[in-house]
Amino acid sequence: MTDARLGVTVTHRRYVPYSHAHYAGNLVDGAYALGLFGDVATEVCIHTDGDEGLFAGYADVRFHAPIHAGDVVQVTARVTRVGTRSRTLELECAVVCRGRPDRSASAAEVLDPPIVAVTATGTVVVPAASVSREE
Ligand SMILES: C[C@H](N)CC(=O)SCCNC(=O)CCNC(=O)[C@H](O)C(C)(C)COP(=O)(O)OP(=O)(O)OC[C@H]1O[C@@H](n2cnc3c(N)ncnc32)[C@H](O)[C@@H]1OP(=O)(O)O
Repeated sequence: MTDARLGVTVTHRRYVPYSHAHYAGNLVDGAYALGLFGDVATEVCIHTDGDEGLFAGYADVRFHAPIHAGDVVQVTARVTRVGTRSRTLELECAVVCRGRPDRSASAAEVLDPPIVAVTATGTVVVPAASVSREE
């Protein structure tokens, strides 16, 4: 029987504030996406186990494209493996909207398709007392 927690998917959207710009061209640092992965993974753990869980590690982090201040990003986590207390997640951060300062200071557009900026595989661990078992 397939574990019902497999495939659980959570998506967050977030406007990237200019206060997070860190490098030339208003780029944000790579750790910004990892912070967003922590938040979306936390909601996954709440759905699967009724606990915020703890991030144990990343097997793979890839920065495919920069994230800029003024972007709107969509962050997705999907459960791909369920261990005893660990859950493996496929994580993606994609830019769905971006500013167009070449048009005007506040101009922006929807990106179709979105730009996949960061992907990762991560493992979260839930406490033994919270582990939800399949009926
Ligand atoms: C998602 C969060 N809400 C948001 C965060 O980002 S939390 C901030 C960053 N994370 C932390 O501060 C966590 C610090 N680390 C810990 O507290 C512990 O190391 C841990 C709780 C993550 C694991 O410790 P422990 O419970 O002693 O682990 P074990 O009993 O050895 O193993 C339990 C299961 O976890 C698997 N596992 C452990 N470490 C790793 C790892 N580095 N990478 C992948 N998997 C790991 C281990 O294999 C066990 O799996 P199963 O229960 O057999 O499925």
